[in-house]
Amino acid sequence: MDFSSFTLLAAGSDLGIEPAARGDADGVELRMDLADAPLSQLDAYDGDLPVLVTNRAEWEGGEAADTAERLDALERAVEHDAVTAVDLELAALSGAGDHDAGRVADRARDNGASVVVSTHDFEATPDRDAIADRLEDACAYGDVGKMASTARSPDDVLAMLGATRELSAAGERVATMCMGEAGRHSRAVAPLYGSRIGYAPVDPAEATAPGQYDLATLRSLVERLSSES
Ligand SMILES: O=C1C[C@@](O)(C(=O)O)C[C@@H](O)[C@@H]1O
Repeated sequence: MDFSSFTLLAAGSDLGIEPAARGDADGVELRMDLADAPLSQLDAYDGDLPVLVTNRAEWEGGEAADTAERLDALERAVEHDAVTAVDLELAALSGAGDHDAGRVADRARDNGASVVVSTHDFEATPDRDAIADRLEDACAYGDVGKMASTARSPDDVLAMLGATRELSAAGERVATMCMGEAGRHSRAVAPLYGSRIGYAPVDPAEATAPGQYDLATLRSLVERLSSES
């Protein structure tokens, strides 16, 4: 996955959903922090879709303790042929975490995998300029800069879409979305403004973030809106 165009990922903790995802997804996000035996899942994986691996730290809204072992697991994961991208938190790359994730980025690149650098705000959405600055910072550390914020109003979504358009028009590869009910529609609209990655569960009961559409619905929405633009 090089994210040269919009890439829709079936997000979840079980690679067993891959056959059901093939019709609508371009890849799978394996949330290792939510999964049972994620490395064993990768060892056994014989699916068609490429995999992005994420091992989300607790301080970024995930379930993984901020330990060297969290990063060790990601280094082992990117050595699998099916793994063509890895998600690393901006904070873990810029020295804010207890452990530097730079070694994972290096191992990913050695294995030909893309690096998605992510930052989240689970409380609010900054203003447009602050979002643009965060996205620029993330883009500097990897192949795609990603931001997911929490929208409380249409103005929050407008700020995210404006920053998305600004960075994309400047040639940066970004992925953006607004979490929560007020931000939900951003998941279908942001690709029109340059967002390169979408995340959606096959089963809506298995959502990995607030406000996600299920995979088939998001694919349908994005395709319909893109065909009309
Ligand atoms: O960072 C992201 C984006 C996300 O939080 C979302 O809002 O869809 C879902 C996560 O699984 C993924 O790692």
